[in-house]
Amino acid sequence: MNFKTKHYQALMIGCGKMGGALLRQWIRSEAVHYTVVDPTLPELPNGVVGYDNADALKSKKFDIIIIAIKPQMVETILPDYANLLSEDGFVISMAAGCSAERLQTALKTRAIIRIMPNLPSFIGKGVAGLYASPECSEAQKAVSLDMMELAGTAVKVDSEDGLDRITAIAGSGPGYVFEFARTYVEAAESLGFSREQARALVLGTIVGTIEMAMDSDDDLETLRNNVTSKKGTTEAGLKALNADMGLSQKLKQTVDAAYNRAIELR
Ligand SMILES: NC(=O)C1=CN([C@@H]2O[C@H](COP(=O)(O)OP(=O)(O)OC[C@H]3O[C@@H](n4cnc5c(N)ncnc54)[C@H](O)[C@@H]3O)[C@@H](O)[C@H]2O)C=CC1
Ligand SMILES: O=C(O)[C@@H]1CCC=N1
Repeated sequence: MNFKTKHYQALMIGCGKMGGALLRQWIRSEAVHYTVVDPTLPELPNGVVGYDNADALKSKKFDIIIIAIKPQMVETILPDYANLLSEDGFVISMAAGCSAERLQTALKTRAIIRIMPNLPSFIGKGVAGLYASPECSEAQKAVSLDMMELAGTAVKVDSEDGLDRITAIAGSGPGYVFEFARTYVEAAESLGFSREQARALVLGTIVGTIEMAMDSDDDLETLRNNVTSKKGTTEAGLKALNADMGLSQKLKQTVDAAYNRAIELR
């Protein structure tokens, strides 16, 4: 009972940046039909019906309820939706940190899939984690994995803690990378390039470098060494970048802080 054998009715609660990015890819499969509730009535892909509240849905039942609101809103918003889940239905939540137990209490159901997507899902290049509570059926796990693979790649984890660790690396990761790119562009501007030139130079360099690494069997240290001539410019730049272990310490602090925040949100 996966994409190939059943049609599903799904209700997405909240459809902002992350929910919207996933929906854009998920609608590429006709196996799931999507309805959205979001008070801001965001623009939705063709074929998706949107409501600004759940009043019109009171007599409906859904096979999947997708949680795309903030983790802090779970207890106030979700209890109103508990009756909309069909008897053999399940929940997919992207709310960072928010434990399956909190969702089980709010929606009065045991079958919870927690996902941790990231924003490049918008272009089908997401990296996601997926955790299923023990009460989920094989079919529910298979459908959720199919959905995540429509938006990129997915890694299954067997604990919620594992998902919180993926949050610190991949869920929040695009934020770190955008910030790295932003400050790199600032540095390029300080060497005299216009904002537009600096952006093209930096993003082009990042994309080319990452695509080369993805295509290569060499480890990252070897690839880095291929750029770095003895007593050359890259060596001088890297010495400054790594001075006092600054970069590795900062990155360790970054992922630890994000992981600790996920723990606080449980
Ligand atoms: N933005 C990201 O990169 C990622 C976000 N997430 C998770 O996705 C969830 C959503 O985050 P974003 O999309 O970034 O936030 P967002 O603020 O863009 O989206 C939240 C949406 O919930 C809607 N909403 C508010 N009250 C509502 C209600 N009563 N009923 C229905 N909808 C309501 C808002 O109008 C908004 O469109 C969060 O739980 C976050 O942890 C997970 C991974 C990555
Ligand atoms: O910042 C957040 O809490 C969410 C989860 C991962 C990315 N954005």
